[in-house]
Amino acid sequence: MRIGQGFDVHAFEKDRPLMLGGVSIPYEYGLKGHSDADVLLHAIADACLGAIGEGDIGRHFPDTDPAHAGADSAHLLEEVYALAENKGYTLGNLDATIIAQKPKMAPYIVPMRERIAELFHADLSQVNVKATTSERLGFTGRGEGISAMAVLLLESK
Ligand SMILES: Nc1ccn([C@@H]2O[C@H](COP(=O)(O)O)[C@@H](O)[C@H]2O)c(=O)n1
Ligand SMILES: C[C@@]1(CO)OP(=O)(O)OP(=O)(O)OC[C@H]1O
Repeated sequence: MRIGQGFDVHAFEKDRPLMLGGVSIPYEYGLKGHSDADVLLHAIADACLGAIGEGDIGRHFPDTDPAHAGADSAHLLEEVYALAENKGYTLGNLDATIIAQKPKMAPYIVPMRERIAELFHADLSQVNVKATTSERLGFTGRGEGISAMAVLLLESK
């Protein structure tokens, strides 16, 4: 059994789609990044890489590589999980938290869980996603961006 944790932050930017957990969320801002900037999937990918002792997503998908420009983070996560599967692991469960003052995530939590479960070839019950504001404190509280954290457990197949 292996455990990993991940954390990521992206700033808001005008005229970008907001992608979170592989789901497109209607909002006046998207997140700035080299890829689609899906901060939740990045935190989950880092948790998975951490669990198998394989560094972080910046090492596997450098933001200096034009091949990853505008990348769909769902595909990056699929590649990361394939590494874990090739090492003989399968997802036990994962738990993630989105820290965002706005927008309201509640309507999108189940679609995010469904998409993440699909990427891990897992059951919905193995994936939990939560959201919290930071009570208007700090950069997330001022609405400057979104952060996400994730922890996951891998089990031997
Ligand atoms: N962007 C967000 C933030 C929070 N929620 C939901 O609201 C609940 C209360 O949040 P507090 O930060 O005030 O504790 C939280 O438990 C989430 O269910 C949300 O949907 N979207
Ligand atoms: C995903 C990658 C690669 O496109 O770029 P970003 O979208 O900027 O994301 P970040 O979490 O800053 O780092 C990982 C990157 O290398």
